[in-house]
Amino acid sequence: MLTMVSRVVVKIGTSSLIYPNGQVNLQTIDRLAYTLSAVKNSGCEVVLVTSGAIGVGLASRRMTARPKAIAAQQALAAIGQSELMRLYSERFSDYGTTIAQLLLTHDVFDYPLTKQHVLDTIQTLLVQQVIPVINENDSVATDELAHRTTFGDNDQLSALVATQIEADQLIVLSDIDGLYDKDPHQFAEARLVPVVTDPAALAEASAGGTSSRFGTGGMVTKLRAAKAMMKAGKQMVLCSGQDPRLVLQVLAGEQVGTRFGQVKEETR
Ligand SMILES: Nc1ncnc2c1ncn2[C@@H]1O[C@H](COP(=O)(O)OP(=O)(O)O)[C@@H](O)[C@H]1O
Ligand SMILES: N[C@@H](CCC(=O)OP(=O)(O)O)C(=O)O
Repeated sequence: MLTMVSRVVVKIGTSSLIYPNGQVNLQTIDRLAYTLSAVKNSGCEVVLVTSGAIGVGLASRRMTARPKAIAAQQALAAIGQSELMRLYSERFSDYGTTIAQLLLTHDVFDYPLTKQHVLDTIQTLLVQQVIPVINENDSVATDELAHRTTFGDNDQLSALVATQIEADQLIVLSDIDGLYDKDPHQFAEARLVPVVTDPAALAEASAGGTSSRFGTGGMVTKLRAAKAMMKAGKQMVLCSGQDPRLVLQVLAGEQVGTRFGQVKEETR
């Protein structure tokens, strides 16, 4: 694989990991493990931000609907997170890759000491060629806490991580293959936007919430993530998570999904 990207953050959403029938998509997890291991072996540092704790929790409790109560969702996340990591550990080890779990809240980066600890941990793992696997710490991250944490938004968490560790690129794998000029699940005439270079062009008005059964943020949180990356002078690519091997094409510089940000000369 030929890539000029030396450090990449890949974020995968619940709807790519869980089938609409509520079962875990093992093929996606396997292909993600293969792809990220291949990227790591090629010399590019990789961090995975994964959703799916609640989705896997629902599957393992054989529940079909997400409960409304925050505490019930947090309990499911606690059940699902360890199962999710078990699935990842198994698959990644098939490709000779060690992974490590970090559960974070947004406010960790607000405090210099906690921020430094997290950055040091990630840096040490990357030097050891271990792939950090990050999710929001769902059992503590709720709107009800006094500080700036939110429940259930890994799109912005992935951008925060990517900017803090100075990754060159953030790749967001979603149930949609890119940004459209309007929600394609509501408007048949919606058209894919291949490139966005101007953050001011990212009007949230055209971006709707999620239409998938298990996704949470929809396009609004993805656009906020894209803005954060562009503001930091970095790129974000939004593309389909149906087959995570697409990441190899993104890193090879092929036009896939929607690219947010300027193309750097050396990544062409
Ligand atoms: N302008 C838009 N372009 C693309 N998708 C949009 C847009 N507005 C709303 N959406 C919705 O956002 C969804 C993706 O968000 P979400 O369901 O949270 O996915 P994920 O679980 O992958 O994070 C799409 O399936 C689509 O229905
Ligand atoms: N942290 C939560 C999901 C948060 C989230 O942002 O979900 P998604 O919109 O599917 O990326 C979980 O693991 O279930």
